[in-house]
Amino acid sequence: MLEKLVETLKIKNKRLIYTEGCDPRILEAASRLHREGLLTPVLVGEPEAVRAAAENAGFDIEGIEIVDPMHYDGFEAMVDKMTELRKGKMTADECAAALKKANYFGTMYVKLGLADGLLGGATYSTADTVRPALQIVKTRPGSKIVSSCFIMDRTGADGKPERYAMADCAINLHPSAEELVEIAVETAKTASFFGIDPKVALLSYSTLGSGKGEDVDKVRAAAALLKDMDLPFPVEGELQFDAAFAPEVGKLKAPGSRVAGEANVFVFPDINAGNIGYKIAQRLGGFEAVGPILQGLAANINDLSRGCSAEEVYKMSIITAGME
Ligand SMILES: CC(C)(COP(=O)(O)OP(=O)(O)OC[C@H]1O[C@@H](n2cnc3c(N)ncnc32)[C@H](O)[C@@H]1OP(=O)(O)O)[C@@H](O)C(=O)NCCC(=O)NCCS
Ligand SMILES: CC(=O)OP(=O)(O)O
Repeated sequence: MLEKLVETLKIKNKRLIYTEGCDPRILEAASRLHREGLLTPVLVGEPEAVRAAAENAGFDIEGIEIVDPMHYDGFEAMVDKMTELRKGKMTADECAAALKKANYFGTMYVKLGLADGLLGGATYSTADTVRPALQIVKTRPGSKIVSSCFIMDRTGADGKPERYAMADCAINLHPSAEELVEIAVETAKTASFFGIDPKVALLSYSTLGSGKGEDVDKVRAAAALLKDMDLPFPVEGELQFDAAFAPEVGKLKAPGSRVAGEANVFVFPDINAGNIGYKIAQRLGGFEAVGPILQGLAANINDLSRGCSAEEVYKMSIITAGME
C-alpha cells in the first residue's frame, strides 16, 4: 500500500511534527521512522518528559528533535503571525494561550514552513486536532470543505486482498448535497491514489427510491449532481449498503447499474453513519482502517483515531509526509 510513498520519502527527507510527543505509540513509530531514515520526526513536548516516556516504553529517540512550546525561541513571532492570521476572530492573548498547547503550536509550526506535515490525535480528539488546521491552514484552492476518508484493508476469506474507501467518517457532521458531491470526488481521488479503481456509491437507507425522507432526498440530489458532472469514474445513488456491495442484491435492487454490487468507494450520508460504519467494518469485519486521511486541506496534516496502534501511526506518518 505504501511502497510508492516510501520510495518518495527516502529521497525527500520530510519533517513531520507530532503533537503528542509522550505517547508510546507515537514514540514507537517515530523511533522506527527515524531509524529507517524515512523522515525526520519532530516531537512536541517537555524534553525531560518525552525522554522519560521513551525510556519507560523502551524506544530509542536519540537524535530526534523535541520542541517545547513553553520554551520556544520563536514563540512571540509565532503569536504575532497567528494573531495576524486570526484577525478579528482571536485576540493576541487568545493566540498566545492557544499556542502553549501542542495542537495549535504544531499547526503553526507547519504554517510557518518549519515542518512539512503534522500528525496528531493519538490522545487529542479529532475536533481538537483538526480545528487548528481549519482555522490556520484553511482549505486548499479549489476545495470548499475539508473532509476525510479511511482506506479499509483486509485479506478476504479467499486469501485475496480487499481494499475500499469510506467517507466522511470524521469531519463533516451533516454534509449538504453539494458537500456530499465534494466528499465523493475527493474520496475517489484518494481511493485512486491507493490503487482503487473507484466505483462510488452514495449510501442511504433507500435504494433508488425504495424509501422516502429528507435524508434520502439529499443523497439522491448529490448523486444526480455527480451524474451530471464529467467524471472519470461511475457513481450511483442512493444505494443501501447491500445493494452497493453484494452483487446479487445489486442486480435485484438496482438492475443495470454500473456501481451496484461492485462499489468500492462508500460515501455515507452523515458522520453518524460514517463513523459507526467504519468502526463496525474495523472491529467486526477485521479491516485495518488507515485514516482519517484529510482531504481538501492546504497542508499535510492528519488525524489519528485515539484507538490507533503504533503500526497505524507508522503508516499514517508515511501517508502524511508522502502525499502531495
Ligand atoms: C471539524 C470540527 C471540529 C469543526 O467544528 P468547529 O470548530 O465547531 O467549527 P466552527 O464552525 O467553529 O469553525 C471553525 C473554523 O473551521 C472552519 N471549518 C469548520 N468546518 C470546516 C470544514 N469541514 N471544512 C473547512 N473549514 C471548516 C470554519 O470555517 C471556521 O473557520 P474560521 O474560524 O476561520 O471562521 C467539527 O465539524 C467537528 O467536531 N467534527 C466532528 C469531529 C468528530 O468528533 N469526529 C468523530 C471522530 S473522528
Ligand atoms: C476517527 C475517530 O473516530 O477518531 P477517535 O476514535 O479518536 O474518536
